[in-house]
Amino acid sequence: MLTVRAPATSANLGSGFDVFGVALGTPADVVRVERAPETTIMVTGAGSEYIPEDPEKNTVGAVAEALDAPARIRIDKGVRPSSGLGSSAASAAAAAVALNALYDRGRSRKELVPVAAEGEALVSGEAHADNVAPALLGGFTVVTDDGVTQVDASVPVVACLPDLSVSTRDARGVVPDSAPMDEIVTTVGNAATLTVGMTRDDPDLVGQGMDDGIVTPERTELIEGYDRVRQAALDAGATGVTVSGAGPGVLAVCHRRDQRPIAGAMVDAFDAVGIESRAYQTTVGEGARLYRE
Ligand SMILES: Nc1ncnc2c1ncn2[C@@H]1O[C@H](COP(=O)(O)OP(=O)(O)O)[C@@H](O)[C@H]1O
Ligand SMILES: N[C@@H](CCOP(=O)(O)O)C(=O)O
Repeated sequence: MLTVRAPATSANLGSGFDVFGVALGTPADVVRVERAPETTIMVTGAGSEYIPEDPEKNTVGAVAEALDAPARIRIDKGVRPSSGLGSSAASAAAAAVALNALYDRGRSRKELVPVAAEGEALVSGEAHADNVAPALLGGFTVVTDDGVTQVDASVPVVACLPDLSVSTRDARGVVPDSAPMDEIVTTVGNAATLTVGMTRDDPDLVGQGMDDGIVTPERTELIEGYDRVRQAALDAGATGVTVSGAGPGVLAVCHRRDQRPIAGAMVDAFDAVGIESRAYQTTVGEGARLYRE
């Protein structure tokens, strides 16, 4: 049996829609695989009641199919689905690493990115790879049509997950078809600033580069209390705040010393609008890890 832990991820980071992603230290999914004549899936853990065990409908089933690697697969969910924290991607990335090893397929982590993205196509309609790339490679990743660029990073963050559900498929439906040139120029500048910040592990530069006036404003409408939570995090010292992935998770970047007050402020702000939430105080961290038993 092989076991893989794959982390939650936060995609977009505001200015890098469908391009940027980071691996988070916590939470994570754990996937166990054993060879079998045909694929079966069992799901336990956070939000497992909302996750299909049918291989045709689960992201790990798509990965097993893509690698021609039938297996008995057990998923222990640490990352709740429809969270904006790359829940579907965490399972897919873990399964890709586990099944690649189980069947000696010899694919590199980068070669597994399009394989794991097959799972994302299954649930959101598009094989966007901005969650599976950091889940596989760790750190900060830049996904383009030409491939993936990765840098290790360890920027402190708070990821606050409200007790709301926003499906990535629905949140992709509000993305505008086009944008004014001045907004595009501003966003490119911010994305460049953020990238430099990641290479320097500089929370001030990363936070400064997170603003996006094109996609994020449309999505914040889907997250009750977002403006209040964002302001509370900024007041508590966050250097930047944005929607995590497609939401409803909210990501704050910060200095380590400010993590605890920011986490408290975000939870209190959701609470003020009657929504329970949980805040993960973590850092940008490593990608999927394989354990042989
Ligand atoms: N292994 C899996 N883990 C999580 N969600 C899955 C999995 N397989 C299929 N799904 C489905 O994918 C959807 C969640 O994915 P998505 O909307 O992208 O949320 P997230 O932002 O958390 O990844 C849910 O409808 C869920 O049932
Ligand atoms: N780029 C995608 C990322 C979706 O991330 P998720 O964690 O919400 O699945 C998008 O913004 O649609």
